[in-house]
Amino acid sequence: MASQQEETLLSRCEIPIIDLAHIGTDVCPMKSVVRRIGQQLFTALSGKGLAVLVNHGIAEEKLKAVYADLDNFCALPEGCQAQYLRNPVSNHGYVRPGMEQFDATKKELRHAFNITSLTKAAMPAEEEVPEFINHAVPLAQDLTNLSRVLLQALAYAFGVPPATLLACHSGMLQSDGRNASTMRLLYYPPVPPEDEGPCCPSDAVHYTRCGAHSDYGTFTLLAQDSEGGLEVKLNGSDKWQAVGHLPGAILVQPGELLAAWTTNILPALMHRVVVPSGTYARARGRHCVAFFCLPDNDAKLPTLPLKAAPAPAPPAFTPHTHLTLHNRLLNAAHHLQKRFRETYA
Ligand SMILES: O=C(O)CCC(=O)C(=O)O
Ligand SMILES: [Fe+2]
Repeated sequence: MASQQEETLLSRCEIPIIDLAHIGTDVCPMKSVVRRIGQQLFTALSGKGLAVLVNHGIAEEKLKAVYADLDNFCALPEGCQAQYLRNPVSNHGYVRPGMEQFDATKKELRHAFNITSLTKAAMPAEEEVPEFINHAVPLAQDLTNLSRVLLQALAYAFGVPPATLLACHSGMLQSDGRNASTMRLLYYPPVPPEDEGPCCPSDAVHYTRCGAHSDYGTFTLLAQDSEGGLEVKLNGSDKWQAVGHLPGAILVQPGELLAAWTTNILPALMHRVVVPSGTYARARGRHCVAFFCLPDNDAKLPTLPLKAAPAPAPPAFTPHTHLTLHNRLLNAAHHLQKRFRETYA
C-alpha cells in the first residue's frame, strides 16, 4: 500500500474520473451516454493524457482471481513454465523476468503472461494452474467488450459513425491471428535487498519494475492492485508523477497507433513502474492486468475529421516517423513487430 503521506495524481484529483454507469453494453449501447462519455474521454486523453474509468462493470474479484493464478504459475518449476514461453509471432505466452526490457540500464523484475488467444491449448494446463483458463477467458472477454464500448465512444468524439472504429478492431481476442490485442497478466516480485544501498557501487545491481515506454496500440486499459509504483508523464509535462490507486478503477491511456492516427492530438502516454520506497513496500509483490487494444493487422485506418486544438499543449510523445507523413496507411502488425524487436531479447 502506498504510504499515507504519498501525494499522487489521484490523491490530488488530477486525473479525470469517467463514470461508465448507464453506458449499456458493446452490442446494446445507450447512445446518448456513449456520446457524452466519448467527449469526456477525448477531453481527458487530449488534455491530461489519461483517464480513470469507474462503474465499468468488471468485478474486483475477477482481477484478484487472475492475480492468484499468475502467482501459482510463477511458482511452477522453470521446466514446466518453459512449455508456455512467449511465441514471438503470436506474442502469446509467458515472459520471464529479463526477456523484455524497456530500460537497458536496469534489471527489470517482471513476470508477464501475454494472452492473445483464448483457446484451451494456449492456456496453462488445468493440473498445473487449476482455474487459469476459467478466470482468464471471462476477464479477457470483459475487457474486450469494454474496449468495444470505448471505441464507439471515441468514434463519436472523432466525428465518425460509431461502427467505424469497431470495424478496424473486429478481431480482438478472436484467437484467429487477425488482431494482436493482448491481455497481459503482470506480477512484479519483491525487490531483492541488494538494491538497498550497496557498499560497493560497482557491484550494485539496479532494479526497476518496468522501464519508461509508451504502449504500441490504440489504447491500454490498466487495472492494478494497491501496491503503487506506476508513474506517468502527463501531457505537456516532462515530470514523472505517481498515479496512485483508486480501488476498483481502470486506467485508460492512449498508445502509439492512436497518437499517429490522431496526429498526436491524443498523445501516447509515457509510463513506467518504479520500485516503491520503504523496506515494507519493496518486500511486497505487485499485480496488474493490462489490456492492449490494437487494430486488426491489416486495418486501413480511415482519416479522422479532427482539428488540432487551437493552442496545443507541447506533446509528451513524438509519434514514430514510420507512422506519420506519407505513411497514412498504418499497419498495426508492422508497427508491433518493430516495437517487439526493440524490447524483447
Ligand atoms: O504494471 C503496470 O502498471 C504497467 C505495465 C505496462 O506498462 C506494460 O506492460 O506495458
Ligand atoms: Fe505499458
